[in-house]
Amino acid sequence: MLTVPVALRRLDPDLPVPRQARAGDAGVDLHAREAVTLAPGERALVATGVAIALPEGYAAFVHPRSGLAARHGVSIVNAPGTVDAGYRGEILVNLVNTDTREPFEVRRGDRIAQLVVQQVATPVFEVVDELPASERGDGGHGHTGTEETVAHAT
Ligand SMILES: O=c1ccn([C@H]2C[C@H](O)[C@@H](COP(=O)(O)OP(=O)(O)OP(=O)(O)O)O2)c(=O)[nH]1
Repeated sequence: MLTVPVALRRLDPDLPVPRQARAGDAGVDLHAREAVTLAPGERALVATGVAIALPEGYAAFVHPRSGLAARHGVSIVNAPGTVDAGYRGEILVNLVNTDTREPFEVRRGDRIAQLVVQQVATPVFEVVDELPASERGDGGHGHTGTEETVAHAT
């Protein structure tokens, strides 16, 4: 198991320290510090009660929970949110209710997002006139199409 020590301040000692729901999960669950009701289509910045200090060379990413997305259409506006190593403020989650009919109730303590800690590289750009050739080249945005998958499946 790959681990990294991360200093964490509990801004609300009644909320649990974020942890994995199951051993081996990539993310640790972030809890809502306050209750909020999201009307259909509404968004809100929800506080999590934790602030962290990541080691240099790391970042943390605030990802949606797929269960909330599948069951309620609740996601994160800026998914994944980026928590920089130098950030010392409270981690906030920009939750959005994409459902067009049902409001979504967040209760204090609910698990609203997951935080994934990753090593990140700092790019050192070397400006060139031509990029090296590759098999894909400049094809993107659905360039390969979808029909091939169906043809192979039959
Ligand atoms: O989902 C998120 C995303 C960001 N942050 C915090 C940590 C991050 O380090 C800081 C700034 O985020 P970002 O760089 O994405 O925001 P920006 O709009 O570029 O603002 P800034 O000019 O402050 O960098 O806000 C969160 O708490 N939650």
